[in-house]
Amino acid sequence: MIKVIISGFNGSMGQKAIKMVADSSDMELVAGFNPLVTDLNPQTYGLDRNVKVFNRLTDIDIAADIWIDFSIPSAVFDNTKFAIEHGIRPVIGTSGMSEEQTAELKQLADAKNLGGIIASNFGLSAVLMMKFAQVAAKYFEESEIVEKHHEDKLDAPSGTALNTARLIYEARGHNQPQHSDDDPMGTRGGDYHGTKIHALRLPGFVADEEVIFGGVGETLTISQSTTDRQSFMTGVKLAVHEVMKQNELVIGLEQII
Ligand SMILES: NC(=O)C1=CN([C@@H]2O[C@H](COP(=O)(O)OP(=O)(O)OC[C@H]3O[C@@H](n4cnc5c(N)ncnc54)[C@H](OP(=O)(O)O)[C@@H]3O)[C@@H](O)[C@H]2O)C=CC1
Ligand SMILES: O=C(O)C1=N[C@H](C(=O)O)C[C@H](O)C1
Repeated sequence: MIKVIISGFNGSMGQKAIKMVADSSDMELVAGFNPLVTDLNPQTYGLDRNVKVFNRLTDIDIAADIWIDFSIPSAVFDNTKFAIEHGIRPVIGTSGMSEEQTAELKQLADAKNLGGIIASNFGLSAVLMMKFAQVAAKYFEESEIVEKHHEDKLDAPSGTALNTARLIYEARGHNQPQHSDDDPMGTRGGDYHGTKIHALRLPGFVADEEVIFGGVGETLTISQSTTDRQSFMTGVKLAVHEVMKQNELVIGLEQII
């Protein structure tokens, strides 16, 4: 059995991950982690009585194979570092880490030959959108990203938008050319090596993204829409199985599917 700890276990994604583990014949939930809970009785959260609930990283003293993290941007680096240092393979969905933080975690995991993944998006439509954008970036010199999320999202831009911009930049190998930027109201959006990113936060959205490429006399739009968080679980399940076989930390589900 693959023993799993879920960080952020009582959040929206944490709850989906608990069900995914329960529905998997080869996985077992051994613990939930959230420093904001005060009640450590698993049954309060509808969990089996054998599942441990922790609210301090330093109290986690049980054997586990996988650390699934759907917590908050300000905590995910420390959580992941803890998991790696304790030989628990990280499957990280939480957004908001910097490239420097991701690189540091990769170095730590790789030095221990520990499998793991940090994936900005576990949804098939988003992963394919990123792959297609990588291809299009070689043919179109200019692109912009529009991401649309629910109003409770803590970070901007989304991890998916940032990863898309990074893949586009890597595919081109150089910064995107810039146009005149007289924009006192900041309406041109954020900037990643010249790719502009526009972030919408509105009720009604779960998670959508459009990548729009512009060329002479034509545009190409690659668009994906998430209507239910359940869509992320196929990718999370696949990632859990995959990292059990890997001996390094992978950045992006698009690297392994
Ligand atoms: N990679 C992917 O495919 C996806 C990634 N995400 C990302 O996952 C993250 C969580 O999203 P979502 O579930 O919607 O958010 P929620 O706010 O619903 O859940 C986050 C949970 O984390 C808990 N929490 C707070 N601090 C910590 C901490 N230090 N360690 C562990 N848990 C903590 C919160 O506690 P409390 O409830 O008490 O506040 C909450 O229960 C976000 O960063 C989001 O962007 C989301 C969807 C897909
Ligand atoms: O906060 C969310 O909801 C999501 N976060 C991830 C991100 O930042 O890209 C993945 C998806 O967009 C949903």
